[in-house]
Amino acid sequence: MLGYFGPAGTFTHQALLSVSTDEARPFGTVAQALDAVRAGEVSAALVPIENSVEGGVSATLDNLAAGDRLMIIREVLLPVQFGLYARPGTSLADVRQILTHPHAYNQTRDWVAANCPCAHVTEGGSTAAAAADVANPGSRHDAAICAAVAGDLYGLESLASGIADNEAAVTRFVLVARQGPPTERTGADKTTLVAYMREDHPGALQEILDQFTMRGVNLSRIESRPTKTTLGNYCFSIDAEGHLLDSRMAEALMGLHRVCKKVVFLGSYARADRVKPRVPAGCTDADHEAAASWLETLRATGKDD
Ligand SMILES: O=C(O)C(=O)C[C@]1(C(=O)O)C=C[C@@H](O)C=C1
Repeated sequence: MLGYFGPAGTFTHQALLSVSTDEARPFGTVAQALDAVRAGEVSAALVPIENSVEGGVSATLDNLAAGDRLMIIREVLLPVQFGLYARPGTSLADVRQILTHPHAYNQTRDWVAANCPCAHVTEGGSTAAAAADVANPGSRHDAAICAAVAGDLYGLESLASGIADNEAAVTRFVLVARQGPPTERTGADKTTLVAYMREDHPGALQEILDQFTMRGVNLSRIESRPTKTTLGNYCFSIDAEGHLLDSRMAEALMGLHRVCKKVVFLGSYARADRVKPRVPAGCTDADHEAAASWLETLRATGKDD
């Protein structure tokens, strides 16, 4: 059975339903969903990892980097639309206390400031947990910022729809399983990893970036995250275009292994948008094979042609 960051009605749940209609188990936090995978309670879990407006989802990035090793096997993209939902009978003017997920609030701040200037916003849980809380007549919250699906599911009424400050927002979710051989290479893949510097020194990040640049590997996300050891100590969470089975990616990873203290491999998996990377001349698998056979001949015969 699959798990997901729940409860029912989260964006994560909708993303899961877009790829699987099998029965799935909700977990109240990202950490609980990922721990259930580690414990073997579910075969894999879907969690949010990145939003086009808010950037990386720290709860997911940090758990994957530091917790017992797991592997991303698939990604799912979902456009996210928010509405303001309240118990039936509530009007917009009544709304004083709003509950939602921090990422959801960060994507609707301008609308809230313009339309509910007197409301206090509490951040926590998930958008669907906020809707479930508001549905309870004893709740101290008047309204939730959530998806229409969650508003309907928990019997709330829409006070406003389409309230996102950026209408084109998309969230990226990843399906995470226990460690195993990498998923099949499709030619339009992504690899996620975390690189820990050997020690802090000028150009340390440049050395990490060079491993990708030299091999013609494009990055689609890089962010520094605290290692949570001492102040000022960071690691780099990276999404790179390509698969572990691509020669250029394999060489970049070997290069990272040489210059880094630790490289955490979090999976190579098919891109949800199926966009193939543009591989520069000299960086294809065929180029690598030709170079390897040239070297073999050179070593065996001393001939360089
Ligand atoms: O709370 C939810 O519904 C989630 O699935 C989490 C989450 C997130 O972590 O970014 C997903 C999409 C939205 O951007 C807001 C919240």
